[in-house]
Amino acid sequence: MASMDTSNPPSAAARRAAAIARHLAGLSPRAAAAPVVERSACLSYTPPDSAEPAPAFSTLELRALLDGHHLRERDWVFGAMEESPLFCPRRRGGKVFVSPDYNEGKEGQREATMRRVGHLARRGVFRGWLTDPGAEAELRKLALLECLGIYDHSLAIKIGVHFFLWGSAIKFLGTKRHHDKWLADTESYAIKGCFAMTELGHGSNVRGIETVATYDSKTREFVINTPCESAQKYWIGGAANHATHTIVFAQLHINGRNEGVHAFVAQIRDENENVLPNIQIADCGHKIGLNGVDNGRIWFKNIRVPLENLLNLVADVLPDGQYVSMIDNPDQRFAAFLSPLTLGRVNIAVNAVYISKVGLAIAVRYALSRRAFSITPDGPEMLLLDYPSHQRRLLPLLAKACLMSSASNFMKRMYVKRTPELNKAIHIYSSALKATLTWQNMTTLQECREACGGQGLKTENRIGIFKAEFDVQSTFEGDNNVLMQQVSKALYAEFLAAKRKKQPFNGLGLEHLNGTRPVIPDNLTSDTLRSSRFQMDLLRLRERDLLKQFAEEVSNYLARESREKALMLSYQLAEDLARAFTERTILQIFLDDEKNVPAGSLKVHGLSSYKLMIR
Ligand SMILES: Cc1cc2nc3c(=O)[nH]c(=O)nc-3n(C[C@H](O)[C@H](O)[C@H](O)COP(=O)(O)OP(=O)(O)OC[C@H]3O[C@@H](n4cnc5c(N)ncnc54)[C@H](O)[C@@H]3O)c2cc1C
Repeated sequence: MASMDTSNPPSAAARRAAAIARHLAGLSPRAAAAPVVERSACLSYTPPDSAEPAPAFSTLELRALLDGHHLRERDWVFGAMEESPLFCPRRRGGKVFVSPDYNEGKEGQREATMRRVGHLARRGVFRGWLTDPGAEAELRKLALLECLGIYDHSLAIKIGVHFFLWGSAIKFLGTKRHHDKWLADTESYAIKGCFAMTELGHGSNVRGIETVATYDSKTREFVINTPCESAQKYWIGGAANHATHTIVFAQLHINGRNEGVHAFVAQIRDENENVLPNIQIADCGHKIGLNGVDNGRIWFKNIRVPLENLLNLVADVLPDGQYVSMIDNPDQRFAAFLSPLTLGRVNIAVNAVYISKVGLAIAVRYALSRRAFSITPDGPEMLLLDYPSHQRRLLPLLAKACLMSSASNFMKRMYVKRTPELNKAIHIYSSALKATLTWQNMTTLQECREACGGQGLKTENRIGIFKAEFDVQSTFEGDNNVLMQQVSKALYAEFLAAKRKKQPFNGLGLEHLNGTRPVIPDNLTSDTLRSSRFQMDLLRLRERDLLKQFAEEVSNYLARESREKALMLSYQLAEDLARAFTERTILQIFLDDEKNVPAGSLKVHGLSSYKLMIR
């Protein structure tokens, strides 16, 4: 330590002047003695890709398995984003990182989203999305939207509302006249569509909506009206700023009779984006996330739309006011009107898994470079991922994300090959997987956020902002809890049908219920616990027991209550059963997928380790 000369101490002013001089020269008080802060291992950074040994399997093969399809198209759309300043690319270490600026205000984010949509449209990303026929075209569209969703949730939702809600309603609820008039213009963004189903007073309970469309046979028009405040359309994506057209869900009244919920097309803005007369629009305001989407509220003051604007595949009104439908049962007719939501659910489920993967990639990479504490005197501090506790926090989530990838690919393949016979299964699987995969995404993101410590809170590091951006996935296009109730109700119906017809279970993977109860061995060795057979048996056993208990409980209540009330009172078993069904389904799909992977390193070192990490 240098000794101090105290015989003639400098004045305070002299000390301050010396400090300022040192500061201006860029030197700290100790700088003369120790000129540089030493580089510390805990602050050094080497990208894990170069510091860690290469994996024992091909990551390209793993990517092909997890992405499942259209790898080249995915890379192409990533390229289309990286090349444009609209996507805020930053180049570092030979890589391009793209991410929106979430620090922008609500209006700035909305306009940025719309400009990005414009860029993608000009690049031809949406070509054929509604007009190309066949499963291949649908899978391509889904692949591209998945990539856009990895970039930004608002971008994917803005596009999803336009194509998957407005576009699917025109395509699947409309007939040739609607297709001819609107599909091509939707694909080119000549018009911008939105989807007005939810109202302030009714969200999950769509059947209770209060907007009315009254048929006027004299003018062959429908008069659409918002009769009360609770009937205002609420949360409508695209309505606040940009949409020119909307699908309006309303109760159809003909000659004083209510025929139930139907879908109509209405224009809400002109080509200069001015709101049309007798339509009132307000903004839903700032949200906790998804601020790049302009959600709005809409009131209709007796606007008139022509008879042709009824989407008439399911039911039609003849000019004289006669109501005709190919579906007699009102419940089934109502269910048919909700069909555009299915594609949205499939996409939400897939998107949730991708976001879990992004969160996990960030958290695992951080854990491979961040060091904290040393367990030996003077030894280097440990990498976070070398802590068994940290592995335990992240790796089972990684395994689950990979299993859920298989499930989401299965769902997509089933959806694009849909037939009328598959509709029930598609509804059940898409409801179950949408709920489970989006809940799992939130659990994963929270763990990833904490695993990154304070850095997880920085918007720039993405995970924290993802929590706010993707939280809404559990609510829109079917609230998760309500969807899971529908799953257990459907399983109950399968149970009753099998019993009544004295026929074995067939479909939904329930065939295991036809066999004997799986036996759990008394002596549980480590090998047994890790075997696929044992894990599958456990999940099947749980599902079997819960279905039986649920059916018994409902039947007990039915002795004195209505069917609706009996199901409502059995909510706890209903929730447990729906979860048990979904988790068994997810494992079963993964094991089936695994069988199809050719023998090799991916099977041995990649997939088998996922099964070991499940908990
Ligand atoms: C950002 C955002 C964007 C949206 N975009 C659109 C859009 O473009 N178009 C559109 O039409 N809608 C849109 N929505 C609306 C969305 O679909 C609804 O919010 C959703 O259907 C839930 O309705 P709700 O908000 O009224 O909740 P509610 O139905 O009131 O549910 C509230 C809670 O009650 C529970 N609950 C409800 N019913 C039951 C029951 N029977 N048993 C037990 N519990 C129950 C639910 O689980 C939930 O937790 C959007 C919503 C948001 C937040």
